[in-house]
Amino acid sequence: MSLHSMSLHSDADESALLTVEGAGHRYGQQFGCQDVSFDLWPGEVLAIVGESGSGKSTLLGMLSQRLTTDEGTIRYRPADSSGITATAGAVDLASLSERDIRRLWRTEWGFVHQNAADGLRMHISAGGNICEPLMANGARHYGQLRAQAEHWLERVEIPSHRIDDTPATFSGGMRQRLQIARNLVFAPRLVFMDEPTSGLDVSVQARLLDLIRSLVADLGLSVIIVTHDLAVARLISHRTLVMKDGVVIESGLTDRVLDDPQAAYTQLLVSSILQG
Ligand SMILES: Nc1ncnc2c1ncn2[C@@H]1O[C@H](COP(=O)(O)OP(=O)(O)OP(=O)(O)O)[C@@H](O)[C@H]1O
Repeated sequence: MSLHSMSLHSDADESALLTVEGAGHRYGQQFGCQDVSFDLWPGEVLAIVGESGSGKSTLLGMLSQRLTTDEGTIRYRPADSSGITATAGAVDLASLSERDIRRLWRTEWGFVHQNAADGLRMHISAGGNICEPLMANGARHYGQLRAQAEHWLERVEIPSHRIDDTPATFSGGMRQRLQIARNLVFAPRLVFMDEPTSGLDVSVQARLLDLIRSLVADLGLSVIIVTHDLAVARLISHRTLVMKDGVVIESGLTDRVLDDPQAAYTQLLVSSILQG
């Protein structure tokens, strides 16, 4: 079964992890993004694509609560164990305290930055980078932490003998793989990714994309990934939102959006890529 034909929400009892309705963020009088609506399902990978300045980063910032939601609502369904009181299973993120949001970051959400240095502690060891999120959740047993770190280094294809080296000594691709390990080690439910492969050599990008794709599928993660690269969206996402001037102008299953774009702008975007 292909990634795109997988049934993502066949279980009738399963509800959306994230429900976005008419959401927007303003910079002063100007909207950075507006009137955005979509559902994100458990295990679903959603790509946000568009040209520079189309509002992708603003939307990701708003969804991940780094920017305010100035219109509309973003509702999230926390894990039963979260301790967050949710009405009908979901909670309006704007109503949560900073403490609750911090708890979500510690236990349920990950963020993979474009620049690995923004998501890593560059001067602590690779093992320390992986163990820190576990320790923030109370893990203390040295032997178990070290075993987890070794396991995750292997999973992201970093030789485990590099465990005591700092990421400052790693290549760009290795740093990005370490950032991914640091974000996945505590088994989050939702991971935001901001252009995680750009800035790397093409061959390194391809390997990293393959790795992200297999980890996401193995762990059943929900992912929202911003990319200006339609090939990235094609490779790893089930569904794609196309943005222009701060609004979503087209959305649908990725294969449909890229093979049979309906909006003139998407047609232009796809054909400009094809012409290379
Ligand atoms: N801090 C800010 N203050 C004012 N306006 C901003 C700010 N950040 C972004 N904008 C504006 O919001 C709009 C959307 O920008 P955004 O950075 O979200 O686009 P993007 O699609 O992520 O672009 P890129 O791919 O270049 O990162 C643009 O018109 C931009 O000028």
